[in-house]
Amino acid sequence: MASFRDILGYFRKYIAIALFSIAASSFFELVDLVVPYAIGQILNVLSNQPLDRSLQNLVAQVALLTQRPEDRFLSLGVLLGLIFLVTVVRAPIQPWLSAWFHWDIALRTRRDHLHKVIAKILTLPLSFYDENNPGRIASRIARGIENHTWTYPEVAGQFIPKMARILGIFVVIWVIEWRIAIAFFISFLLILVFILKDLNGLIKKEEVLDRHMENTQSRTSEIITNIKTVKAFATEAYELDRQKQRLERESNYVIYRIHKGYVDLLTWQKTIVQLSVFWVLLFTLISTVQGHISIGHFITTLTISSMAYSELDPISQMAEIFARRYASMIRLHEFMKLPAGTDAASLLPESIYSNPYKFTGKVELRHLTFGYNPNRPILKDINLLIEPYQTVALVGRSGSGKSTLVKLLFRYFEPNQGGIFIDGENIRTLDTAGYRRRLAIVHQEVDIFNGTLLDNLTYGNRKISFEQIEKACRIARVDEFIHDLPKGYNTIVGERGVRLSGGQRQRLGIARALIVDPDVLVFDEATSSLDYESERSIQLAMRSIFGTRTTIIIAHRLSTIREADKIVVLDSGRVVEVGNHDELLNQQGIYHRLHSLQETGELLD
Ligand SMILES: Nc1ncnc2c1ncn2[C@@H]1O[C@H](COP(=O)(O)OP(=O)(O)OP(=O)(O)O)[C@@H](O)[C@H]1O
Repeated sequence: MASFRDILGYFRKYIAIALFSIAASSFFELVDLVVPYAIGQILNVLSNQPLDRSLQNLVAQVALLTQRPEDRFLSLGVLLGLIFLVTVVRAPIQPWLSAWFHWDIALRTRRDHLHKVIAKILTLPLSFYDENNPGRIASRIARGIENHTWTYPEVAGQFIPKMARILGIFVVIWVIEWRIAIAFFISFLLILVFILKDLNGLIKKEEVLDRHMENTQSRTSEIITNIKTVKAFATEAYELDRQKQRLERESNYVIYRIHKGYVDLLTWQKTIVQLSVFWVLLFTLISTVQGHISIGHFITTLTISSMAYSELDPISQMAEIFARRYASMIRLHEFMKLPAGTDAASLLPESIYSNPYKFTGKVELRHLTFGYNPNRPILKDINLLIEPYQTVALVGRSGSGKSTLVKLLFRYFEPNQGGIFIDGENIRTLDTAGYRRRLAIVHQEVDIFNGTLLDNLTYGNRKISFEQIEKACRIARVDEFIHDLPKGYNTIVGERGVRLSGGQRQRLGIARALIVDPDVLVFDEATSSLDYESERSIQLAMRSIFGTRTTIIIAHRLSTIREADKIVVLDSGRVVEVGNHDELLNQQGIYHRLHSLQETGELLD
């Protein structure tokens, strides 16, 4: 379980400047106490009572320096000078020594923290993203970061300095009359213990609320992502009702469990504070009547003790706000502590790869066994040799493990037994990022980033020449539609730009993969969602790639893979047939059945 220390850890880098600025803020809070003290002393001067000894010394020094008589006017002048110094002179200095640094540290830490969050997003295993949707993750990050940023200036710039002021007040009262100081101290201790005890319970409730809110936001994000399905199935009313119930539950929890808790706390706090003020007034009055303290000290004690009690409201409000935020900060910290996936690539800049890998493209699977749950293997003892430049197709029923095999090839998951070897080397022993740079994949759904077509094409390789880009576009038949785009290569595509059709996206995906010039190229069901014409165009593009590098194709449509050198049929996670198209047809096995089904639409027994 993460703790408060973990949250503090994010500020460790700025510890020196943080201590300095907190000390400065605390100093200014203490300096404020000079004003009520000086006013008390002015009262003493006006009522012909003596000044405190230290002040008498100060006045004597000033009289000596200025060659003036030590009278009431000089005393008043010194006291006014003191007030001027701690109010007017300090005013322009204070913000630069406190507020400036508190926000500077908060904003720098925010930047560092976000940097780490992005690194974490990039290195978490794929399984995390299978289990948590983007809305849930984004909500957790946004709330955590926001609360982290806002909390620091409040704690460093207000909470701690105000506590220092209260301590200062205690010392001043102690100097004036220790009995009053003890009464003051007891009342304060009572209030603080009371606040802290209640807040502890509230923090736990805030954590539950945080989870509720995350669930609601996660569903909202799902609605946005799946809006077409929601509309098509006319489930708008259902979704609205479901979210309404969630919001209802959330707000009931906030109102009756949390908000009520804070109001209860406030009620008690206000009552105890007023009792304490009265208690100190009583003590001070008794001390004055008995002649233990002067009128000036009576005024000073009352003023500064009510200053202390008036600080209790902002302090408890800050403690309350902190409690509200604490849960989300802790949850962000727990996110930061999630272990990186075994598939995490190095985040070192590309420029350090002075010696990039280069493979012939010979891929070998040896006794490969894997299950997302190790007790339920999806791939079982797979042995397969793919020679350099060969084109190998993976076919099999849905769920037979084709995509899983490709995920292992890309090292998104580690095999439970056996391994994958490239040019004889186990891919586990290679640098993940360096290895992946030698592979490329064209998914069924090609991701488009918001930016120009050129940006999207060169996503995997920014250093390529324009001639090579054009060549890749010719092979992938991107050139067939590029002239229809308003600004050719510079057309903005994606979220805020021109929408590309399914076939166009596929061709962009192929060109993007070719631009990387991979040693192994994978097509993951690249044509299964396309119309006949687009499919033809992509098949032609793929055909011109066959033989130029090792190519692995996962295909449901068998027409795509007739020309593959090797067709591997998977069934329930095992390789059941291997051969080329003609050989497999002659075997009259699963491939033959699948082929007949696609050719005639009838299933042969
Ligand atoms: N991230 C995952 N976590 C747990 N199980 C998974 C995960 N991805 C896939 N599976 C399971 O693994 C099995 C094989 O899935 P896989 O996607 O590899 O099959 P496939 O042959 O590619 O299927 P299709 O042709 O339908 O895409 C399926 O039973 C599936 O439910």
